[in-house]
Amino acid sequence: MSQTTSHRPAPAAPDCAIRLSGLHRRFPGRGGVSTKALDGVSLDVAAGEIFGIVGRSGAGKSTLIRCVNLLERPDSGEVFVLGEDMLMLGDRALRERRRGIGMVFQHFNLLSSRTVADNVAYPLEIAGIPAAERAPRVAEALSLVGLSEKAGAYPAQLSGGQKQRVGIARALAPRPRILLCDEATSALDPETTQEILGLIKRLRDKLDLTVLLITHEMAVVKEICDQVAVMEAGQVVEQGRVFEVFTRPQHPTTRRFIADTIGYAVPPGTVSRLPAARPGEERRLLQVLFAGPNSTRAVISEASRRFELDLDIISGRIDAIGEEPFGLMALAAYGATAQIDAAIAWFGELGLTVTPVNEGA
Ligand SMILES: Nc1ncnc2c1ncn2[C@@H]1O[C@H](COP(=O)(O)OP(=O)(O)OP(=O)(O)O)[C@@H](O)[C@H]1O
Repeated sequence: MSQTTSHRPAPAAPDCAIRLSGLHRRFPGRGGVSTKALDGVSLDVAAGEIFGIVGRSGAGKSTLIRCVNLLERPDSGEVFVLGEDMLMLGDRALRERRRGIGMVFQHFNLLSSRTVADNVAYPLEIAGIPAAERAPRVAEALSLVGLSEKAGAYPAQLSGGQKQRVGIARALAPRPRILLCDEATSALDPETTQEILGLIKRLRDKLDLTVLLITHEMAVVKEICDQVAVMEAGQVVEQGRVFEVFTRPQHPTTRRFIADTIGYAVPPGTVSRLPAARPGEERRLLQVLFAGPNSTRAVISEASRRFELDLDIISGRIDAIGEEPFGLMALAAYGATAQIDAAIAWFGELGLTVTPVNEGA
């Protein structure tokens, strides 16, 4: 590289559909104090992957997803989509590239005065595609979401799930390679949420889409994502393969999200029925997350022997993320405080995740 060439990072690898690096975005706030919506966010989304970004309200998720198609421009950082530096594009080229990036919204954003078919045709009209070409594209998109028979209906005549199907069909009509989903299921009931998530997954498989979705629900991530990034205060605090993040969460925020999702609560009334600790000993309630090769029973009996503890199993269940099973168990540990601490450390060495349970829970 010559001395005079300004430094630009290497473009994304061919299998990387979206590369965001070092994104910063501030918004002016009240009293001259600005908000750091994005504070140095970097992530790579591989082609064909469903990548979830999870975080509480205000974490910066919407700002981040809107940076992918530059509806929001970062103050600094790099945005590569399908190997192309989005920030280097002129207005016309950017409008063109945006057609390859479909977007699905929480509140569907349908035009109430247009029929379902005309809503789906809308982005094609904007793109200047002639009417004769639009009709088959609309039919194709509606068929993909299973709503062909509703082509002539108006949004007010549809259920929430059907409205979101129209929203998805509209996003698919320009035949994008990337789909951005902004809380796409947050306005839907649990059953319809499952239906829409299943649809998104099938569409990814069928159309070889790359999907970037944002959500405040870890259950959505557990259901369909391959990878996840956890955001807090404008930063990614943890990211990785969904199974890894669920079974070996590192950051306290991730642990809280997971606890809310897979239910760390001990069954009601259980604690009051447990025997008290003997004098000089402690009773501690623990949640243990098992994944991988270590068998639950062998680990618990071994820990009991090694650390001279009584370990009572008070609840347990098996769950799965994708095809991979994991076990979640609540234990009451009785013994000397130092021995309980040592057992927890040993569980950790075996790759199990141990979380203390609040006795009042
Ligand atoms: N246009 C804006 N003007 C001023 N502040 C903004 C703007 N957009 C976002 N913010 C602020 O930036 C921070 C991140 O907002 P953002 O909407 O990206 O978070 P989020 O994780 O998507 O939250 P939510 O789920 O509530 O939408 C928040 O503090 C928000 O108030």
